Amino acid sequence: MTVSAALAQRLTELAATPRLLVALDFDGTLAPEVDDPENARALPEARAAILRLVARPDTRVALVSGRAMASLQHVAEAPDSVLLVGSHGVEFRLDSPDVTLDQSEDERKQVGRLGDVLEAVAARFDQVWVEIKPAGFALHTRLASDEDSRATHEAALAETAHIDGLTVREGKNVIEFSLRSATKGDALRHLAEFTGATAVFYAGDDVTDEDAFRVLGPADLGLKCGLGATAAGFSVANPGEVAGVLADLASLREEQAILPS
Ligand SMILES: O=P(O)(O)OC[C@H]1O[C@H](O[C@H]2O[C@H](CO)[C@@H](O)[C@H](O)[C@H]2O)[C@H](O)[C@@H](O)[C@@H]1O
Repeated sequence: MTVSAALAQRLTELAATPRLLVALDFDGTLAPEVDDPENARALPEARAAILRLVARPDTRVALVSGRAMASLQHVAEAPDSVLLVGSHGVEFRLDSPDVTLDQSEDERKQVGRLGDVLEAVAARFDQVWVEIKPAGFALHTRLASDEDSRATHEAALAETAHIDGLTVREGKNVIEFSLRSATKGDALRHLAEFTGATAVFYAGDDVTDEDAFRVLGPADLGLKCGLGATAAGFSVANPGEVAGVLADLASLREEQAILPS
């Protein structure tokens, strides 16, 4: 794939960093959008590039998703060496099969009550359904009419307005309600510290990915997938182009092994 000269230059610099972290959003970035979230899969080209990157020394790959960890593990089909972050930074799988999520009995009860409210909202509209996450819920409206989608958002916001400490995130054909306020930016900071990364590549397509772009430093590279204002330094049009950039980055990282030191 041909990328701009500026992006090619930054990829070359990034590939030369001692310890590289490649952190990637899943839906809409690696995987094209589909109607049933459980059917989403990364493009084969993106998957191939990820496998080449994880095979390099001092190179870590992480998936940073809004999905619940169980769902991310199912659709990502990633090797164990890939670090996983689910629920927008609430759940982590870091070099251990254990998924970290400290949850009190009180929070579990609150989550249950929130679910009851959102299930009641969803039941009022056609083609609106609730996805369950450990600390919250996503109300999906992808197949609903524009009118029902708007009404769903309004009703869900009104019915949950009395609940303290709720974080609301709007995404693509989805509105999410969580009892945790962690962001992908928090998650990316944690991943950078965990891996000891000297530079970070982050790619994402949605509003929640902007939190991650905003914590990147001068040595890092942010890649927005799709149109729209962004804090990322570079943009490409679609997941196919993201896969192309990842393949370029993998090639440049592989070349590092044969360069004289
Ligand atoms: O942070 P991400 O990995 O991008 O996850 C964001 C949400 O992705 C999923 O929903 C979105 O993708 C679905 C599959 O393409 C699509 O049907 C839906 O309309 C999109 O909103 C997932 O279901 C959510 O839980 C994630 O938060």
